[in-house]
Amino acid sequence: MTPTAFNYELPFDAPTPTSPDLRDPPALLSILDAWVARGWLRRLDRAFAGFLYDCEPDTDPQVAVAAALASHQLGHGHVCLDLASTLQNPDEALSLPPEGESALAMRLPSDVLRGLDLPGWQGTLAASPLVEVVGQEGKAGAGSPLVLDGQRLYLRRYWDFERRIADALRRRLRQPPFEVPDLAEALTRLFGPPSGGPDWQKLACAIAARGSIGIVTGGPGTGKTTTVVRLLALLQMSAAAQGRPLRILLAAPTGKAAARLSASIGEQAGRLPVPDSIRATIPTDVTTLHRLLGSRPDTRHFRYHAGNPLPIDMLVVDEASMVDVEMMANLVDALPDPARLVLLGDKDQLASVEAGAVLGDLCQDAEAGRYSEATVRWLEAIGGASLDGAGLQPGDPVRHAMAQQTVMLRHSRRFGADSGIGQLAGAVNRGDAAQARRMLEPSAARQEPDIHDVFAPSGEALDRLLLDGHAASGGNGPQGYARYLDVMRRLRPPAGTAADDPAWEAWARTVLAAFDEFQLLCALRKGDYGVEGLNARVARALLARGLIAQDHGWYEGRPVLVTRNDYGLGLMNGDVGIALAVPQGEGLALRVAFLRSDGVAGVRFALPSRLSAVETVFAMTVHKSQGSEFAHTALLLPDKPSPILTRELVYTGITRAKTWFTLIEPAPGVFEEAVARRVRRVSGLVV
Ligand SMILES: Nc1ncnc2c1ncn2[C@@H]1O[C@H](COP(=O)(O)OP(=O)(O)OP(=O)(O)O)[C@@H](O)[C@H]1O
Repeated sequence: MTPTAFNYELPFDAPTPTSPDLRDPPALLSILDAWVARGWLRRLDRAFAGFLYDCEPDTDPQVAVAAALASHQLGHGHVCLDLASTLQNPDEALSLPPEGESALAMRLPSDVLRGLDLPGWQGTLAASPLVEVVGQEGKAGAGSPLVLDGQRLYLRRYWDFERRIADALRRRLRQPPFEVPDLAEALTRLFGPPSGGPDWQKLACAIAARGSIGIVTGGPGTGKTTTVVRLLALLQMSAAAQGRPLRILLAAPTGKAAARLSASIGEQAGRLPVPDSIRATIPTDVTTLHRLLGSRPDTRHFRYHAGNPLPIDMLVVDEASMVDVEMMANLVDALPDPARLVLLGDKDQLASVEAGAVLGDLCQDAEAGRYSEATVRWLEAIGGASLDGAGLQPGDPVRHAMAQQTVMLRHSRRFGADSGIGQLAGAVNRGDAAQARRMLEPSAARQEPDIHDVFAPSGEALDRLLLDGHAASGGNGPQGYARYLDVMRRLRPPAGTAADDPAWEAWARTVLAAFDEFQLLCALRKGDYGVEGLNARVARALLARGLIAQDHGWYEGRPVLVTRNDYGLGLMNGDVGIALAVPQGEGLALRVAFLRSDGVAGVRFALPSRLSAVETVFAMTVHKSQGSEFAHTALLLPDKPSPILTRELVYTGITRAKTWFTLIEPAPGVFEEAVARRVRRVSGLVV
């Protein structure tokens, strides 16, 4: 971030909140204003501190600073402010640029908080009528805007979200297990007889069948969907025997993820060794979480909630790592207590765009297992295989309550042992940058490499890569963006094809599918290596090659990403569409084709002028790509390290690739730094 022009600077010896002259609210607020002007703090955070002064003019500046920083943490995905780590590294609580500005004559949090210790800060917060202290009976402050829980300071709403999730999940964990008659036999029918070591898919299915909460986590292609399809079959067989099939709903956070799960479940259900009557009761329609809960325009409230729960017996949520703390709280509220909840997702992926890392928090023991003796005995009996030698750590049914209902799938079926993508993703996930680097080097052993590393490409070479991929001309290797435009041109229905001819929809589908053959991912939004610069670059290169008619505004072939839910048009944040010329009246007109994401197969055509929140999507941030997969995925790193660039981001980028992955490295060392940096989102969610 470059410093913005700024004409208000405090003298370096400006007062600190502990000094008496900062007891005057304007003095502290002007420091916050200075941080806002630098882009270190959001306006919203400053406004929150101002609001507290409006409520309580005598507010201690230590409380006001803490409130502004707690609000600011939400923008970084943290659910709360950890006071102790803020005191250790006060300046990290702001969005400071990576280097440089701290030497300027500016008051930083480190100056403002100087001399303060944790008990002192907690004490001041606890004394404020604006702060409720968890566990302190009789203190005024119920309903107050801030909540102090030990050393974590929350904005009330977020404390409330965490508490609602924890309470609901604890309630679920306390419920007596469901009785599934002949469970072991049914599992054997669906997964085959025991064959030596533990079959984690079978065990995941068993655990999810017995409890009213089950979590199945695993990397890409480890069989999460396969497991859940068999779970649905198992439960429906048992329900059919009792004469009433279960009402099951499937949901995912984005339309794209919903469409992918729907296709995968449909395909897998077709292969299940069950009678057709059971197959017919397995749902394949997958809705988005917003639709499931019944979002209403312009409000955060949903149609379904604790007072009007969803009329279902079971809910399966895929890509649960993308679900933020607010959505998860709404989800668990809307689920009736007797219904089962199954969460599927990859705990190692980037967390949700909004605050929270709910799946990561719930899966903190998944790697180690942490099964109690009773759980181990049950799993061994039901799975017919010993868990000795599985490398698990012992657990306690109370301290590791959620672990008893969690299974981590450990073997990727999509990426075999010799898959470069699988091994690269594994090395990155372990933080082993040296091994990851070895994987990126060309190897004679890999005849048809599935990973490529492009180092410091010239402008021309980069353009060629983005347009043509690594495919030999006309070949079927890893593609670039020229491919879908070629499909668009070649397969266009002939002139004169009637507007209502299904050929137009079929063509739009094919072009949309061809677009998924390649996606350029990046970490940043701004600059040459961010979404904005790269979008402009690709459009320029396509225009120069004559593949599009213009590189700005609306043109045929422009791919767009929806950035806000539009219920009127039935489009969800994350949906991708392509502008295509289709018949309108006597001629052709541009309409943007989207695959429907509401469980109905088909294409929806939207008028470009109706799309108020879309952006070109030749380049996409890794964050936005969660829940999607592309045959060839290229991840372009920036030329300098950035705090945004983390191990989770690189892992998520790599695992978007279905068949080929290309890493584009403009500068040395950035990849290694990214792999070394972990995201740790601050939260207090413990179940
Ligand atoms: N037990 C199994 N035996 C044989 N093939 C399997 C088994 N489990 C999964 N597969 C195959 O492995 C592939 C990946 O499985 P699946 O789609 O269930 O994984 P996933 O974890 O849901 O993947 P994603 O990361 O895409 O969500 C599929 O082709 C599936 O058919």
